[in-house]
Amino acid sequence: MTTSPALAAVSAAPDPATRPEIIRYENVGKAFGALQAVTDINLTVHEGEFITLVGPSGCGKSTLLNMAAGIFAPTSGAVSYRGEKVSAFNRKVGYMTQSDHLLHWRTVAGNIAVPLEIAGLSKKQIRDRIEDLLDLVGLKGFGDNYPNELSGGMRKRCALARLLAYDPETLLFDEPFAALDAQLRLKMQVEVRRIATQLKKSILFVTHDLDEAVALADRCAIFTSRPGTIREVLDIPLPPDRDLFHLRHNRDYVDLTARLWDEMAPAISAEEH
Ligand SMILES: Nc1ncnc2c1ncn2[C@@H]1O[C@H](COP(=O)(O)OP(=O)(O)OP(=O)(O)O)[C@@H](O)[C@H]1O
Repeated sequence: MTTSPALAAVSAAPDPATRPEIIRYENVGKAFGALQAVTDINLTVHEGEFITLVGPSGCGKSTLLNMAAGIFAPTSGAVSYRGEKVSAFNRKVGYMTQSDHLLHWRTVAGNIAVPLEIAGLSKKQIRDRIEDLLDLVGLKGFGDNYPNELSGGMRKRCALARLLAYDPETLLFDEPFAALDAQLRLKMQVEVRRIATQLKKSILFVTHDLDEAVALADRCAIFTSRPGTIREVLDIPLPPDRDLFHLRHNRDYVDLTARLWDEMAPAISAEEH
């Protein structure tokens, strides 16, 4: 019997749950004054795992990322990183949001250099690292351009290169591609999965796009509305080397997105806007 390449890839992929833990949320709650943002969150991210977070607006998805980054602490429960309580500004994680925050007075290379300069690398080390990063994100030859000379997708690639510059082992993405058109978004999704797999990053990725949530993930955590808690974690048994351009023909993908839409429909229709 011959095994299809896709099935071979699935069976060859080690079960993420057997890999070491990176981030653990244990009975986590976070209140901002009288407002209970999240409650009773339990979730473990393993090495090399790609987890997407979906849920109604304001249910606390970004709050979860912020606690992993050490931007603020939980008000109950515990957030740990490789077994240690997350302290202020967790330097093991890199954070990318919808806004790319590129410095308009610096070139692409100059923007990517920022974390490397802060880390105190020599000029030669910085130059070499920038060349590697430009290559990695598909921006070779654009190092001397300024952000206002770049397309939306190129700006995202530049922000991604800067994010990867100091080699954080975990990447936190908060709706990074929400403002891109559908085709560009697909291209960036392909890049993120390729880079995550190539560099073996662990990823927490917040999105409102349910198709994206399935296409990218190994697991998808579904939140309730505020105070947000994780209602269900959906396993996404698509191959690690999945072809995002052709997922629409994949039966598992179609079934999983339909299921996610069904799960989310009541919460989405109840939203005020
Ligand atoms: N620093 C803060 N100070 C006060 N309230 C906050 C703070 N951060 C978040 N909140 C509140 O906590 C709740 C959860 O916010 P959060 O941004 O985590 O939700 P979200 O699920 O990411 O929302 P969205 O999908 O709309 O981006 C919201 O009501 C928000 O107003």
